[in-house]
Amino acid sequence: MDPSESSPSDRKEEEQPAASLPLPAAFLEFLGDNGLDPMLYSASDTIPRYIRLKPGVESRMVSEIESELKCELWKVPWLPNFYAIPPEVQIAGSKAYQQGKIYGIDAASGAAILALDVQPGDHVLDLCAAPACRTMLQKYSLGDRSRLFVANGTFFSILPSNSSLGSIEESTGIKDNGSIFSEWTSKRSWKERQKSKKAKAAGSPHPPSTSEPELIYYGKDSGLVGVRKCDVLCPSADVDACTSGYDKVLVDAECTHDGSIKHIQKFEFWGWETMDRRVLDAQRIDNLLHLQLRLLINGFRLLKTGGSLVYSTCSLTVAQNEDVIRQFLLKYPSAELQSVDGADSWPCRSGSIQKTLRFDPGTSQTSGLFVAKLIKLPS
Ligand SMILES: C[S@@+](CC[C@H](N)C(=O)[O-])C[C@H]1O[C@@H](n2cnc3c(N)ncnc32)[C@H](O)[C@@H]1O
Repeated sequence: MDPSESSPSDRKEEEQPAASLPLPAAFLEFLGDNGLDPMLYSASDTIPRYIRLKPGVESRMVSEIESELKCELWKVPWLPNFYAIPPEVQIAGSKAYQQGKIYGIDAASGAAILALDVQPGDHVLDLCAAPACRTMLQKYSLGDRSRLFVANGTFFSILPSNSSLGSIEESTGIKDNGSIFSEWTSKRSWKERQKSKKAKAAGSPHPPSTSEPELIYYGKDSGLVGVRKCDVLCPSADVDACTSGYDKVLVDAECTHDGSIKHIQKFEFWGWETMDRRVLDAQRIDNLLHLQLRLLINGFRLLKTGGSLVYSTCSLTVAQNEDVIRQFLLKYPSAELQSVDGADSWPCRSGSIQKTLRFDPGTSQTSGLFVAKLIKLPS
């Protein structure tokens, strides 16, 4: 986002002081419509910042990182590798961050990943991976088995690499020109660079609106090296997805981000008037509700029977969370809500549907997050 779009001096008179953030009238109205208390934002200056130590960076590094950041690292007892630091501490300039030993991620987001309970050997689909591939690679320390696609999650239909790959040409129309995946390199071919240049020039949004996913990263054990491209980039039929889908699916859906205190704080800098356009526009919210349901439906379609799916958003509203889950459960009787193992010791509360979880600044000292875990029963 472009911070030059506005400055704090552009702020409108309609702003009213609400707690420690001067929330604008339109946002207060949005909170009121959704039954949310503006006081939630009063903790904005006291919620810690959270960092995660890259797995493998032993905890003996903690004191080294402490002296570099000039603050104490408080271990988050319920979340492996997570530490809390004072909110004013900046990490981006530190060596530890630049060397990929630490990265910033809210503890509530970490909880969504923990709820997914990924086990060694699982095939995992992250349906709404953020666009910045480089950040993702750092954040999740994607391993040798991973494949990362840029794709529209409502259309995405590629099954894990152990799925039986049928004959493609006649079912998909993708021409088998015999090309195979060689070892992945971060260097992009001239053809690919031209393609993304064109997309950028055309103002193409992320993710692409077509059903064609773009494979942007794959590890050496991802099952792709040496495999024919047309075999991999084969859209699946529903029937395949039921038997050979992913073991775990994360649908960390696009939302209004109203529960992300850090995100809302940024509007002080970007200018509150941009919030109307970026967050509060009624048509945008309406579209979001549809998008969330469609992402959930597609994620569930690609989940194998017996597998589990986590739906999460950082919105505090019922409309983007419990209501989406309710609508979904009515349509899909083979979906059942599951309790999240270990969540009894997490600093969160129950959502208004049993077995769902809610993090919020007051309860959890984190940003807001809704988590629902679903299992796919045999139909
Ligand atoms: C809450 S964020 C997920 C962040 C990600 N899990 C992470 O940890 O970085 C939601 C993401 O959904 C992406 N998104 C928006 N529309 C989408 C769509 N139709 N299909 C897939 N992703 C989409 C947005 O680009 C945004 O990065």
